[in-house]
Amino acid sequence: MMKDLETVLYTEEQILARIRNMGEQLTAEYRGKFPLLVGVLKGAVMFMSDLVKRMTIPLEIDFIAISSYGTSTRSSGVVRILKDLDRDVDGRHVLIVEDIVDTGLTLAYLRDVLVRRNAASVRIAALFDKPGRRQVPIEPDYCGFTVPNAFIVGYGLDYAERYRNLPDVGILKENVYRGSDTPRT
Ligand SMILES: O=P(O)(O)OC[C@H]1O[C@H](OP(=O)(O)OP(=O)(O)O)[C@H](O)[C@@H]1O
Ligand code: HPA
Ligand SMILES: [Mg+2]
Repeated sequence: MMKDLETVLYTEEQILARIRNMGEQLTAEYRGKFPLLVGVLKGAVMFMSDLVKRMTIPLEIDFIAISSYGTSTRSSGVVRILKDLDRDVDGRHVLIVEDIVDTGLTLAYLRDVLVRRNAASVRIAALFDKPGRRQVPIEPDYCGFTVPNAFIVGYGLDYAERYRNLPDVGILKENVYRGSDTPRT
């Protein structure tokens, strides 16, 4: 798998070190609030798993799956819930846990849903932020790393469902997807 990477952007060690910092910060911010952490399937699974282990306060976790449709419909902002939360968010301090903010469409939609369900607060923790591709104005409240305008894989991030299990994160070589659909453009 590593041979399919153009460059490694962040090693597993660098990612885990950053997540440890984020966990400490979030522990301080959410102390006494019994937050509900909402992971967005499937990409956020690794981040969620490592982040909650670095938060030393009582909390709950839940997961939601959101459809991305094709690229053309996606740019129109059409998204929908495939698997909903198990927990009621009414009155809860919700922290959305995402692997990456790209166009921002997924998060803009999810944040609206949670606000409409009467969450006491809704904030976003994203491991990666790719501000160069934003289509709607939305920023993560807590961000691990800002990444360039390139397609990245590893540590939960996939191309055609592959590479999620790569421990490092890097830019995918163009020849891997040449001939098929350019990912997410
Ligand atoms: O900001 P956006 O342009 O909306 O893109 C970000 C979203 O896209 C990816 O999910 P994807 O739909 O590929 O599902 P996955 O997590 O199962 O890979 C990623 O995990 C984010 O959830
Ligand atoms: O760069 C990316 N890589 C993988 N999945 C993604 N979803 C949005 N952007 C990306
Ligand atoms: Mg994906």
